[in-house]
Amino acid sequence: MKITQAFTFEAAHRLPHVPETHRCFRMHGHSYRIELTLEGEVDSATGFVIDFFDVEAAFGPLLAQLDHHCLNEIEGLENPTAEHIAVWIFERTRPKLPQLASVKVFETPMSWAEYEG
Ligand SMILES: Nc1nc2c(c(=O)[nH]1)N=C([C@H](O)[C@H](O)COP(=O)(O)OP(=O)(O)OP(=O)(O)O)CN2
Ligand SMILES: [Zn+2]
Repeated sequence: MKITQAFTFEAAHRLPHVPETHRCFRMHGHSYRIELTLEGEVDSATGFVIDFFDVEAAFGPLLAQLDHHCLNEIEGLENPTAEHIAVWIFERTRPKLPQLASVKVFETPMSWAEYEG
C-alpha cells in the first residue's frame, strides 16, 4: 500500500547554471508543493501504513529549513532545481522515514520532479 502526504512552502531561488538570458537566472520565487509517498504493509491494529502525524513530525524540521528561505543559501542546494530539491529532501528524510518511496517537488502545478532513491 502507498500513502502520500503533501506539504507546501514558499521560497526564493535562482538557477546559476542557466544562460544569463534565461529568466530563471534571475532571483524569483515559487509556491512549492512537496509530496512524500510512503510504502508498506497496513498495520492490522491501526489500519495505517504510517500515521500521517508521524510523517508531519519527521518532515517538519526540514520543511522549516526551506520555507521562506533563499534556497541557493542552503548547503547542498546551491543549484536549486526541482530535481536537486527532490534528491535533497529524499536523502534527509529517508533515514527518519524508512518507508519513504518517493519525493515529488512541484515548482508550479504543471511542472515537477520525482525522485525514488
Ligand atoms: N527540468 C527543470 N527545468 C526547469 C526548472 C527545474 O527545476 N527543472 N526550473 C525552472 C525555473 O525555476 C522556472 O522558474 C520555472 O518556473 P516558471 O517559469 O514559473 O514556470 P512556467 O514556465 O510554468 O511559467 P509560466 O509563467 O506559467 O509560463 C525552469 N526550468
Ligand atoms: Zn524557478
